[in-house]
Formats: sequence, C-alpha cells, structure tokens
Amino acid sequence: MTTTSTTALRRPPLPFTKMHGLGNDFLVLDATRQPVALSPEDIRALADRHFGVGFDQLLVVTPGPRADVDFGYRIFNADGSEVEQCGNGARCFARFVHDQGLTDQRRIRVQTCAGTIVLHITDTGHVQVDMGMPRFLPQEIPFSAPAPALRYPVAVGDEMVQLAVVNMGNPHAVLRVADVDSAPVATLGPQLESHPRFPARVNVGFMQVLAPDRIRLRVYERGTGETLACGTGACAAVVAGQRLGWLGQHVTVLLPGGPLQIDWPGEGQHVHMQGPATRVYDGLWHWPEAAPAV
Ligand SMILES: N[C@@H](CCC[C@H](N)C(=O)O)C(=O)O
Repeated sequence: MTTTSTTALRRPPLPFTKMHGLGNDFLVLDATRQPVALSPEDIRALADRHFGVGFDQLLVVTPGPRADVDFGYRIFNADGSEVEQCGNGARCFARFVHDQGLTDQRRIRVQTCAGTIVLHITDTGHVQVDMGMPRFLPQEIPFSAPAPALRYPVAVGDEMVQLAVVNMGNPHAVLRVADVDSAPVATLGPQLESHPRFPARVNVGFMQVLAPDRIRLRVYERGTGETLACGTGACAAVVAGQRLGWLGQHVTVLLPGGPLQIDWPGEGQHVHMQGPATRVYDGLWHWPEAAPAV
C-alpha cells in the first residue's frame, strides 16, 4: 500500500469563514486558534472562483502584537499579494472576532501593516471604522511626480487622464467621470493599476458626483480586479472630492454592492467609515491532491 506516506504528507483541512462587505467578499482565517502558513500559490488556489472557494481578499486574524492592540490583521489580494489596508475587510474583521467569541468588546483596536485602526460595532450591527489619516504626498502614495498637486495629468496610451492620488494605508488613484455605468473601468482600470508612475501598483476609483453629499463609485482593485465595493476606495474618493471642492464632509458613497457612509472633517483629520458586514457561511477547505501524471 502506498497511501501511508501520501496521507502523512497531506495538509490538514483548513477551517474558514466566508464573509462580505457590500459584496466585496472575503475568506477569513482565525490564526489565533490555529497555525496559518499559506504561500501565494495557496492563496491563489483558494481564491479561484471555479476550483477554489473564491474571494476578493483573504483576511487573517492574528493575536495582537502589542499590549495596546487587541488583534493583528493581515490582508492578501486574490493574486496572493499582501496589502496594507482593507476597509470592507475591517468591518468584517470586527464582526468575525465578536461573533466567534474572540472578544466581547464592541470597540476593537487592530494592528494592520499600515498602522492601528479602531473598529466599533454599533447597536444596529453595523461597523464604524476610524480609518486613520489620509496622505497625499507623491512619495507617500507612492506615485512619481515632480511636486505635490491636487490632480495630476497622467498619460495612458494616447489619452491623458486627470488623477487625484490618496494613500488610505494603501494606494488609490481617483478619476472623476460623468457616468460610472459607461466609465472604462475594465480597460483603464488595469492600465492604471500597473502604470509605471505607481511603483507599488494602485487601486483605481471612478467617481460620479451626484451632489456634494452623494457620489457613485466603481473601483478597479489592485491584485483583484473590479469589486462590488471598496471601503478604502470610498474613503479615497470622498477625501479627493472634498479637497477638489466638489464634496462636503459627510458623503454617502453608492457602490455597485450598496451604500457606505464616509465622513472626513478635513485636512489633518481621520476618515470615518460606516457600513454593514455579513457572515455567509463557515467551511472546511480540503487541499487538492496532486494531479496524477498522464
Ligand atoms: N477591498 C478593499 C481593499 C483591498 C486591498 C486593495 N485591493 C489593495 O491592493 O490595496 C477595501 O474595501 O478597502
């Protein structure tokens, strides 16, 4: 029999939770109770919507690295790249640690690669997130430009587009469009995502201003493609729109997956986001067996 050694080499099944924030979907792993060591190939296999579970981002809940934070939070895009921040993921993170009994606190401090964020579960079950301070200097995005500006002309093929750039922990470019339904998200999105002026790639938001307190937004996400919602993208669009004089301090952002409330009192202040977080199901992932040689 050859099965003994094969079985010994098989990786144990991986318990996970599937969640979403307005359709931006996540696979959530609890690394406070089980060891989690995944390669970029493992993440891509799990993210595959036909052969795996399928998700936009993988969220890993870890123990807090210091006494002043409750948990750590690692985020990976569907392409296996690790990223600094995820707004919709932060709301799901709060619901996950609360609903799994990892904490009974409603105010949760979490360490991400981009710094500390504070999550608050409201009485209605929504989650408010203090997303920290936006940054705008080209080197902080990172973005290649000779001097800071509110918008930058960027050449894409024969076309010139006007971009605002914002770092919300992760990099964002924001374009204003007349109508998000006809915006070239599928073509311009990937061209800008990997544009040479963004050395760490970039998330690309297409914003339609309906009123000073209401926008529509579609986001082509770095490492994932267009998603039904992007929390950091919503924050970046509101901050960029306010700096350009188009928006006020309190804005409802209508994403394909639903609305988010974003508030920014202005320069030098933190951005706040409020919205839902939904648990879909719990599952057990069985690692695929190596395909037999043909
Ligand atoms: N969906 C997210 C952002 C996830 C990370 C992003 N794709 C990146 O590479 O920076 C959100 O809700 O903020």
